Amino acid sequence: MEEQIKEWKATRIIGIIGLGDMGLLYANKFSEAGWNVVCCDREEFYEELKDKYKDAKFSIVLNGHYVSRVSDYVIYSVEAANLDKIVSLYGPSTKVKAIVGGQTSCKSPEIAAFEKYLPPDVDIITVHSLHGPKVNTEGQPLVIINHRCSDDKNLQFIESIVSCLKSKHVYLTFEEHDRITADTQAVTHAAFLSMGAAWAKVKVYPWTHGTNKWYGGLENVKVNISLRIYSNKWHVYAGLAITNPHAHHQILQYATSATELFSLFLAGKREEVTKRLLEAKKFVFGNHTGLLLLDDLILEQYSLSKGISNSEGSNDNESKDKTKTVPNSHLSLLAIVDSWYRLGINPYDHMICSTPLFRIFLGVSEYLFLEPNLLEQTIDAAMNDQSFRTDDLEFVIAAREWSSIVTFQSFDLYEERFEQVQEFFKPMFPEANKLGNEMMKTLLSHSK
Ligand SMILES: NC(=O)C1=CN([C@@H]2O[C@H](COP(=O)(O)OP(=O)(O)OC[C@H]3O[C@@H](n4cnc5c(N)ncnc54)[C@H](OP(=O)(O)O)[C@@H]3O)[C@@H](O)[C@H]2O)C=CC1
Ligand SMILES: O=C(O)C(=O)Cc1ccc(O)cc1
Repeated sequence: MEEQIKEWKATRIIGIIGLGDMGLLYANKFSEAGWNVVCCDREEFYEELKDKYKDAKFSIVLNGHYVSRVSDYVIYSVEAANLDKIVSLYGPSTKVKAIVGGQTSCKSPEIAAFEKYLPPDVDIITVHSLHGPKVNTEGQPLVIINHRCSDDKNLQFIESIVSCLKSKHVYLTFEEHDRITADTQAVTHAAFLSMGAAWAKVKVYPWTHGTNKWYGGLENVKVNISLRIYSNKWHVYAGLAITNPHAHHQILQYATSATELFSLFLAGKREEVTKRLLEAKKFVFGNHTGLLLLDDLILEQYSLSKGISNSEGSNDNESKDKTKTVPNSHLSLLAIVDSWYRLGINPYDHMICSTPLFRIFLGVSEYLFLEPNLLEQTIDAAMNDQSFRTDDLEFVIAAREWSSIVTFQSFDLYEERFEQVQEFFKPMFPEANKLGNEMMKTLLSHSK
């Protein structure tokens, strides 16, 4: 096999259409590993990119036709909403008997576009790295979908290309992939997007809200992951949710669970809330044994409030001791476990195919439900404490709003809403990203 790979590296070309965050990650990794890589982005950026990457190990060509005609494996790494149009443009130029794949996060529309526009002699083996461009690829899941393959050697060829990522290969059909990513990614993003939208609506940077509210490890995860998502490109989250039909139902259930739980809080129906949450706990965590995925204590240090000088959010030990933390109703976390139960999803079944954010979201939910006394304290707070009522109301509205936007498949509205929130948090992104990256590193090393 080693000789074979050596020969492929000497004779074959890998093409990447779309040199954005993920395309660039692959171009760097593959070319560093000794593959011959050609890339393009939009034609109008050709001169600029040629100059920018003049010292890189990969080369830049004018457009997708020039990539397609020379490449033995072409990867489309473009926005989901534009994929069909881009494959219709360049697909027919694919080299005879080449292999084509893509990086889009939902595979049904990608496969449909490939089947529609690629010549029949072209094989389809597509991929999906289940992490963002700044995460170390090593050990992360990489889905490989062998959809149309005329020769077993072609799959070996793709495996040998992606082996330099050192990711864990997960073999699925495109239907299995879309079902699982709806269960994992789409609902996770809906939760963190809703938190950010709710804070932006009440114009609150939560970490500046005093030492006793939004304080502690779970709160730090909510804030840091939400800001991490809003500092990214809207189309990644829009594409993933809107183009995946399974995702619509899951996101709607999440909004419904948040609404129903909040109504029960308002009505003071303690027994009903407790019964409902214990049923969900039994379904999701009933078979849980061993250590928790995360520990609240390791997360306490990752608070943005440390970075705010001269504000009521000062976080020194003395003021922490004096102030008693207000227990949060944790509606966003109660709602996820409730919706997993109602959708019949066992989140642990999907670990093999999970993203870092999903594992973190599961980790904090698990902590809330399994750490002794925490669930009881949370139910107490939800019933009796008014401190989080307005936040919870805004959270419910935001969750329903995201669900409607996704159901109506409105990319424009998605972009507008996302960017409004993004604007609000923008001044905090440099610091939040730095802290978020450190937190992610700790979380990922602890969740292995
Ligand atoms: N970011 C992430 O965390 C992950 C993203 N993905 C998926 O991977 C894909 C790429 O994402 P990402 O790299 O983050 O997004 P980017 O926006 O960074 O990259 C997409 C690139 O494709 C370019 N493009 C658009 N039209 C064309 C065209 N006709 N020819 C060549 N290039 C074109 C875009 O240019 P322009 O910006 O001018 O439109 C952009 O540079 C998406 O489908 C995304 O859902 C998958 C895993 C993780
Ligand atoms: O970890 C997450 O959920 C992310 O937000 C990064 C991400 C975004 C899109 C993908 O298709 C895969 C991973």
